[in-house]
Amino acid sequence: MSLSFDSFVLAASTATLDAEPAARDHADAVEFRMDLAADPFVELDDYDGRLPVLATNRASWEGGESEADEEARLASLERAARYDAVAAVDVELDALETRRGVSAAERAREADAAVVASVHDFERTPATSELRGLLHEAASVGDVGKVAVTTTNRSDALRLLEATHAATAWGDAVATMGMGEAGRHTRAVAPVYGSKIGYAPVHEDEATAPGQYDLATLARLVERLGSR
Ligand SMILES: O=C1C[C@@](O)(C(=O)O)C[C@@H](O)[C@@H]1O
Repeated sequence: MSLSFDSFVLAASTATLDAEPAARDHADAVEFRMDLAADPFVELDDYDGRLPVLATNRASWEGGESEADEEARLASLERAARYDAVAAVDVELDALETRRGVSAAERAREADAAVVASVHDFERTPATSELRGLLHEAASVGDVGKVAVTTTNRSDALRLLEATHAATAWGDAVATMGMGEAGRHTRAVAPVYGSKIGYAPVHEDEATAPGQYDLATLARLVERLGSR
């Protein structure tokens, strides 16, 4: 299966691929959080869903739950990329600055999976210049550069939207989202400014990041705002 980031992709974030049937009506893809799954490869072996899979195996040093060493963690991502259903993998920008990370991305691409290069800041929204730099760096090494930051006030949210707009105008494919209550609306609004991916759990109590809307709500908001 394949996934194009030419237009907005709504990904249902989930710890289990069993969520796919419930996500089908609203999502374009399933973000499978392998780091949250008990046995991700058993799930991938059994997967017969319709939605393409974006595989994420988030490292603990980037806010995820994978405690595996980098070799094993990235090898798992490469293995996931070889499944036909896996259309994209998420690789942290910090990992892409290592030789092992670069080769994981190369192998994923050889297996026809796109690469989402990601950055997370669980404390703050960086200054505009830093945000723009991160977006450009991530978009340069990934098919999409994703930056998720913690927004604690409206100015943070505005800075994030402004940086999204500037990166998109510059020609970079980026995805952004403000984590937390103050930036919650950016999940619906950032696509208006060019953000290429949105993440939402099928049920709000299964959120994979602070401030996510449930899938049906985000789908409705994004559609109403004309991004989908
Ligand atoms: O990187 C992201 C974005 C995210 O953190 C969010 O804020 O929606 C949710 C994660 O599951 C995903 O891997």
